[in-house]
Amino acid sequence: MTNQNVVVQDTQAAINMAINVAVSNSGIFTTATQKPPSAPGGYISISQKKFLKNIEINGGTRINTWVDTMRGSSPTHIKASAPFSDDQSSWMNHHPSALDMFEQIIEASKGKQIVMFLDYDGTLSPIVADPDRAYMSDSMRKTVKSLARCFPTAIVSGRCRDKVYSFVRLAELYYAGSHGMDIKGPAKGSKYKKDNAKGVLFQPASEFLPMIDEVCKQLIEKTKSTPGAKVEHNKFCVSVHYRCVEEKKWNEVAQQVKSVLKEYPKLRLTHGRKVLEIRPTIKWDKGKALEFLLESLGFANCADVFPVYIGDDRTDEDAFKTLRERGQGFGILVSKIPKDTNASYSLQEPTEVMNFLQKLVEWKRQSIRRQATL
Ligand SMILES: O=P(O)(O)OC[C@H]1O[C@H](O[C@H]2O[C@H](CO)[C@@H](O)[C@H](O)[C@H]2O)[C@H](O)[C@@H](O)[C@@H]1O
Repeated sequence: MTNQNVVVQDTQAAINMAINVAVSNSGIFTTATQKPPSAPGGYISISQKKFLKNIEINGGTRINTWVDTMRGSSPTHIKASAPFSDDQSSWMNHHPSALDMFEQIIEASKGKQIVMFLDYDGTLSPIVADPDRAYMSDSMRKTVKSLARCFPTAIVSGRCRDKVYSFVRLAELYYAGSHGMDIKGPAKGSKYKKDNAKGVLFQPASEFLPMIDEVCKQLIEKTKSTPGAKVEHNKFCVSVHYRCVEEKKWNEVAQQVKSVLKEYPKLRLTHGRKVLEIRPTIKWDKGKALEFLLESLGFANCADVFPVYIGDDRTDEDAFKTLRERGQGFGILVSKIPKDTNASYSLQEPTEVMNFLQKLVEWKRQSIRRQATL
């Protein structure tokens, strides 16, 4: 990122932060999203409050309620016409580009087994208006395939596992769908798994299936009068998309979701990129899924493992936080703008993610060649 005028194409990072602040002010919804704790090791995080003080959306509208926040986001582009503020430059200093820091990252992983965790939407595929058409490019698929030959690799997504598999179509990967509540290993077993046991399957929220089905039907019914609203059944959770809803109707969507959720105290709401996500209140998230996957790969109590998690969403913060708490590996946030995060590094968009993954593959291939000539 250079110190010049930028056009922020998707402002959801800012919006998510604003929503989290505004939700607690408005009392409309309760949210399970918490501010990450102060991170160890010289990590500096810009507080949401401080960041919001400095951000101006649509020419300076101060955000007071979460619906204002939704409205305050331009459905198209938001221009940040001023040069980077001190906070923005400081953010880049503390979350530098993973591409620029590639050598340092490799140095830190020396002698350890790298394990890759990849979010899907906004990380492997660009954000698009229709969630059913969020395809990943062939070149990204090829890159992820090569990556999985070099390192154990898992896709961790808010989507239903079958759906994310239908986009990625690589049988050799681990998949954790429904925000980690539906985990499955490669059908043929994994070459990385120490005992190579087949058929890892873990579904900690299975008792919620009937409730989720019921809520999903109600949400479809409630929101059908709102043009553009879309309900997506993600098996153990439900997404209510408002990306294609006129801003003046976002409050309507909020009220519809609220009216359904109030009857279900065992479900909670979290916020994604122009999406309201309803999920069970169980203590399970992408961070827990990461730990579960490390354990099933045989790295539970290993000091010589180096997990790398790449994601763009608030829900990915649980995994970034887990890595900080374990003091192993690191998180990479995919974002064009500063965001309160527990990730250590940043990448701006899926094409940069692909470049980073390609560099990792190339480095691994070279180190194998070097070892072979010794
Ligand atoms: O954990 P992820 O893999 O990032 O999934 C999170 C949600 O991603 C999808 O929605 C987002 O991407 C859509 C396609 O680009 C976009 O239209 C939507 O506005 C975004 O919120 C997915 O549809 C959701 O179900 C996932 O929960």
